[in-house]
Amino acid sequence: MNIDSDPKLLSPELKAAIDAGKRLLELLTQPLSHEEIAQYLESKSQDEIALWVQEDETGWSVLHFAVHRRDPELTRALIEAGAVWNLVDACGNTAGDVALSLDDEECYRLIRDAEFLLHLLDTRAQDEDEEMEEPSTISSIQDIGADSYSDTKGIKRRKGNTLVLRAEDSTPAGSTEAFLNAKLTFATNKQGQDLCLVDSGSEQVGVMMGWERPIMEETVRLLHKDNDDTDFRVLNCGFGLGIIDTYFQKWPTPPSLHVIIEPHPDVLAHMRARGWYDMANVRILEGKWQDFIDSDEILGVGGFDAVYTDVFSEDYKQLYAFFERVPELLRGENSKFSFFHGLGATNPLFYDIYTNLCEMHLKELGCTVSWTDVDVHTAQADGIWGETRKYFSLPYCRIPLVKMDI
Ligand SMILES: C[S@@+](CC[C@H](N)C(=O)[O-])C[C@H]1O[C@@H](n2cnc3c(N)ncnc32)[C@H](O)[C@@H]1O
Repeated sequence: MNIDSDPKLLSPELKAAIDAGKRLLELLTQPLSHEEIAQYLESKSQDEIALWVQEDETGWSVLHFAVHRRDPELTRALIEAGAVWNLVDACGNTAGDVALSLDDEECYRLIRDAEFLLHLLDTRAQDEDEEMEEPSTISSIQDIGADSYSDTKGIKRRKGNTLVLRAEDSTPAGSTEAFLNAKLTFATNKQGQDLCLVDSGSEQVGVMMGWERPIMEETVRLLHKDNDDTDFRVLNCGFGLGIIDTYFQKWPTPPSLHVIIEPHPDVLAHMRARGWYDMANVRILEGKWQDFIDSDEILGVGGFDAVYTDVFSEDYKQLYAFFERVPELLRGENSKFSFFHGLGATNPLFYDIYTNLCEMHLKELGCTVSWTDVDVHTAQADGIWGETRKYFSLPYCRIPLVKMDI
């Protein structure tokens, strides 16, 4: 992170704190004992040491080094002092990833649990205004709140000294407005796989890819579980390539009502061309889910047996807003909700934290969540998706199955 080039950040106090952070990095590269390192850390107050500095070449932060030293005590001390957990090194790995690669469960859990709780509290305290971001590019550094608290492991965290690194994304991949104004291309590649791509500056980004087919197929199977399928009502938000909608339609007993909410004009044109507007019991609502979720078209149905959402360019805040509506959308005790879990899917630690966050929030809303892993490694390994698979680099995808606790 090149903070030296940002004059706003370079007050004398901050410069001194950065120097102290760099000194700690240096000490961590030397064969010093835990006590010697801890002594230096303890000699500084939280305002006097910047624990988010990174080594120029490797990109390692103090937390990376502590984990690499296999020193859970130091890892804990750094977390308590406000070290930033989601800094990625030059190879794209967080300190949590280093712990995973060393099979160091203790350090991994320390980082994961502490940060999970921090984000849970932040989400509640600030109406989800500040949230976890994958720091591919760091555009702003903010203080978040002032309270201190102890987490489940008894780690004391001072929120006032914790930095949230937030990536702004105004491209079609991160902004609904930009996405809805961008042109989409539907294509079939050489391997016969369907693609839906969006123009984003000089490149094309995958909106929906054929490799997600096994995820959609398994999701439909799970959503049908324990349901007698007679009079099966489905709500799906986001048509994309229509993969999941096709699986719903191909089920031995097709839905008695199949509502699809879709806002993008190019997708709607594609749906029209493929005959979706003429299918029996299919109702297409042209707009965003936010436009219809309170409408009679949705609430007047009297509840759905299956609700699914997989919309492009929305973040966790918007997904959480959808979670809040789930209880009123489901019809009864066998009704189920699911969503495409691609949150933090470029990194196992991010993915794990988002999984926990979703589960905790859904529990608060009176729901039980179970997870089913689908192997997407093969689809990745043969390389047929090339660069379009960038947004999901994990070898597995977790499918959530959500039921109301009735
Ligand atoms: C990843 S695709 C969905 C793929 C689909 N699950 C399938 O099986 O093919 C995302 C879709 O969500 C739509 N979308 C984006 N924002 C939306 C919103 N706010 N409400 C509903 N749909 C939205 C996009 O236009 C796109 O068609």
